[in-house]
Amino acid sequence: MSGWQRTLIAVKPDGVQRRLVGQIIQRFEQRGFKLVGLKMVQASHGILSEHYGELRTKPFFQSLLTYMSSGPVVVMVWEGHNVVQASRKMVGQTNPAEAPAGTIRGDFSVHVSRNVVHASDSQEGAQKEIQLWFPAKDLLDWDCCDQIYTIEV
Ligand SMILES: Nc1ncnc2c1ncn2[C@@H]1O[C@H](COP(=O)(O)OP(=O)(O)OP(=O)(O)O)[C@@H](O)[C@H]1O
Ligand SMILES: Nc1nc2c(ncn2[C@H]2C[C@H](O)[C@@H](COP(=O)(O)OP(=O)(O)O)O2)c(=O)[nH]1
Ligand SMILES: [Mg+2]
Repeated sequence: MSGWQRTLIAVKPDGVQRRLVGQIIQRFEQRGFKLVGLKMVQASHGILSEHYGELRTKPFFQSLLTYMSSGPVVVMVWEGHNVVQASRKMVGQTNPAEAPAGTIRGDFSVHVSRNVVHASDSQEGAQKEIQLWFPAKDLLDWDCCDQIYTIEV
């Protein structure tokens, strides 16, 4: 199916502490995407260094790892048509000050260092991140009964 994709979404420790997990999942469900993997983890600096490898020279890298390992994160894989680009739009800009109202960051956060949620930024990135966080056996390939009403098959 053309445009069929998977992406990694994570509710960061601030989102979990602020009990936003349900509202964030609801947004992806109501948009028409399918949840194929879900877990709550206390992330180690090891996995986070790999996840944020491209940012390792940034001045905020250590504080990013400290924040991301400060409490549980809820990591998910969502599947559907164009889900990588669509979820970036739903999440909004990295800096919540620039994220429009209606986006997750624009509705729930004010500061770049506590921006509530992660979303893969490309299909290649999504593939790497999904492999990093989930063994293949933990992703379920299931038929969603309303699929013919969300895309043309
Ligand atoms: N200037 C900053 N100060 C503090 N934290 C930052 C800053 N820039 C980025 N971060 C943190 O690092 C994360 C990764 O930055 P990146 O540029 O990948 O943003 P993003 O792709 O929007 O976020 P994510 O990768 O978490 O989805 C940001 O989500 C944010 O938590
Ligand atoms: N403290 C701090 N954190 C930052 C800054 N820029 C980015 N970050 C954090 C928040 C981002 O969500 C996270 C990942 O950066 P990213 O992958 O470039 O952005 P994004 O993919 O999260 O939108 O790093 C920053 O300038 N300061
Ligand atoms: Mg990023």
